[in-house]
Parts: sequence; C-alpha cells; structure tokens
Amino acid sequence: MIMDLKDNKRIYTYSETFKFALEGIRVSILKEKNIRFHLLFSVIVIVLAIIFNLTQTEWLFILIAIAGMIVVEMINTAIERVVDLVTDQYHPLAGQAKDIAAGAVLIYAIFSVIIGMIIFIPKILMFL
Ligand SMILES: Nc1ncnc2c1ncn2[C@@H]1O[C@H](COP(=O)(O)OP(=O)(O)OP(=O)(O)O)[C@@H](O)[C@H]1O
Repeated sequence: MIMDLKDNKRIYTYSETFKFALEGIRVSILKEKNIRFHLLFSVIVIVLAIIFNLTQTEWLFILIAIAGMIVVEMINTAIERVVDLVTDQYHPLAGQAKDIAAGAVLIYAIFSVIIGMIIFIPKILMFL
C-alpha cells in the first residue's frame, strides 16, 4: 500500500485489492446462510448437469444462472450492511432499499429456476 499525498487517499496494489475481494467472499460465506444455501444448491445443480451430460450451450445458461444468483445475493447482503451502517432507526427509505435489493434476488431466483426447468425437465422425462 502507498499513500497518494495529493488527496491523502490510500492507493492499493492489485494484489491487495484482490485480497479484499477474497475477504468479501469469505465473510459472505461465513456470515450469510443464504449464500451457503446458494453454494450448496449450485453444487447439486452442477452434479446434475454432469450426470445429464449437458450441451455446451446448456452449461453456459446454467453457469450464468449460478454465478448471477450468488453475485446478486452478495450485492443484496452488501446493501443490507450499508443500510444497517447508515441507520439503526426505522426509515421508509432504508426499508425500500432492503426490499428492492431483496426483490432483485427474487427476480433472479425465479428466472434461474425457469432456466433450470427448461434444461432439466425434458432430460428427466426422457430418463423416466
Ligand atoms: N432500518 C429499517 N427501516 C425500515 N425498514 C427496515 C429497516 N431494516 C429492515 N427493514 C425492513 O425489514 C426487512 C428485513 O430486513 P433485514 O435487515 O432483517 O433483512 P433480511 O431480509 O432479514 O435479510 P437477511 O435474512 O439476509 O439478513 C427489510 O426488507 C425491510 O422491509
């Protein structure tokens, strides 16, 4: 880390920035049960994808659904943390910020489930 004397702001190296990002991933896994649930569910979906021998395109959709779900959940968690940091009082805007972030998670989850159904239901039916 070096100091930018002009505006007295810290400047971090790329490796330090990378470590912060890894710490964010570590903290969110340790502290957020929703993220642990998404990770567990992701492993189950990946195992199913291997078993059903998905095509390249199907894999791409599944990976986008999995990564997007975890990323949206992490952003939701970050928004919750910032709201709680800014106020511990009831405030309609604080509530709206959390509700909107939760709504984003819900929308992504619904579309991820639809993607999963489109890909896996025909394969499960053929298997039966
Ligand atoms: N400061 C606040 N002012 C107004 N409403 C709030 C405030 N904090 C939380 N809420 C309301 O309570 C709901 C739940 O908030 P909370 O912080 O418990 O998040 P959560 O959805 O339970 O998240 P998680 O379970 O992931 O921690 C919010 O979606 C919002 O409607």
